[in-house]
Amino acid sequence: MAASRLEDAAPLYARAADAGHVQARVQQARLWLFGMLGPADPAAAIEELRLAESAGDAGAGCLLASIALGGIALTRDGSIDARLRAAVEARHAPALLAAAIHFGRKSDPGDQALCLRMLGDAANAGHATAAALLAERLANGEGTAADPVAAAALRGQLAAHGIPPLPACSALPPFEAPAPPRQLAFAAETRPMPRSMLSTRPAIAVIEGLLSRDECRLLMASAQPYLRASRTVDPATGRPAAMPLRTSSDASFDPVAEDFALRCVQWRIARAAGAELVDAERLIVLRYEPGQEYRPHRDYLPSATIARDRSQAGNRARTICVYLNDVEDGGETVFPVAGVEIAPRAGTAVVFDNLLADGTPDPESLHAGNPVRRGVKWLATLWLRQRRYRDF
Ligand SMILES: O=C(O)CCC(=O)C(=O)O
Ligand SMILES: [Fe+2]
Repeated sequence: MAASRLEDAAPLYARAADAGHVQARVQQARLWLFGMLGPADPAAAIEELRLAESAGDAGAGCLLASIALGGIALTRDGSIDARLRAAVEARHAPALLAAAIHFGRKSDPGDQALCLRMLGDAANAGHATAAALLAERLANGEGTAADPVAAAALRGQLAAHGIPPLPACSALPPFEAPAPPRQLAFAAETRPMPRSMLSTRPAIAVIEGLLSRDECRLLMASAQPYLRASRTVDPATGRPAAMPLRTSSDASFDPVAEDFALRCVQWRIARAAGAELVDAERLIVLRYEPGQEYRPHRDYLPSATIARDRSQAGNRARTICVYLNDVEDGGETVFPVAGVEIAPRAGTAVVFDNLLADGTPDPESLHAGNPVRRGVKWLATLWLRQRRYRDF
């Protein structure tokens, strides 16, 4: 696997799995699930994962829960909560993180206490992202009394591992799911969120408090190590290249590396845009430093690009951008034709249509990210295709 010789790895995993090696079973399932050996085969992967799960593998249970969030290969139902609960009981760090973020979105003091305890347990198990989220909560006194000494100690440990502190993020209190206190209820979060329409052509809406601070931080911390200079589709060649059009850095999330928490945030973002996770391209996290911008552009793709990348999914029907941090000055999202301007605010989302009702590109969807004047701007963008783009 490390040498990317997947064809050689696959039969060895298969033999190890047959001999009862649970981790090998999970690896084999991942090869099928993510289509690393040919077309993705979620059904075969699910069969292997179920065997690994009944052998007590918490990671397999979390992966099954991740698949169920998509609602395609497995039904999106209470099994998601049951699997996460089991993985939390097994002290599986990615499950602790996902559950912590889930409880952290609820204002009940019991939920907040659970959030902090689970972040602490995951951090103690060596989960750096959990430690980074916990440090921010302790520094700011979120859900607990501020503890600057403990926060500094955690930040010091993270810095020693090359993990920089996270930018300030004072998101609004998040829109809460109607779940009872201290109970996991992932799939219950499908209520439509209140939105303000700013324009009808193109349709532009703002959703305040979509993501919690923990969720914003999860996205920034997960993207940070993978940021690189942004590339944009060059209209001359139809291929991505570094262009003055877009001077930010960005990272896209490879589904292979996504844990339940990351997939759950993406699902919530897709749902807020009135779409499903399977319609979404990879989530992109962008970071703009002072002077960096995304000049006026449209998000829909030229037909040559669609033809190369899952043509059956069609074009980018809709875009949802979520601001992840507090920008000191600048970085507004602007729609010059519609005359709309939105100032970044952590946790808030902007949703807009790129196509007309008949599916043809709408040139009036022209938009830009203004240059950042002071501070840094972090943004998560999900491009939603007209039809299903992902396998599960
Ligand atoms: O930075 C912004 O506000 C706009 C980002 C954008 O247009 C995009 O990600 O497609
Ligand atoms: Fe855009």
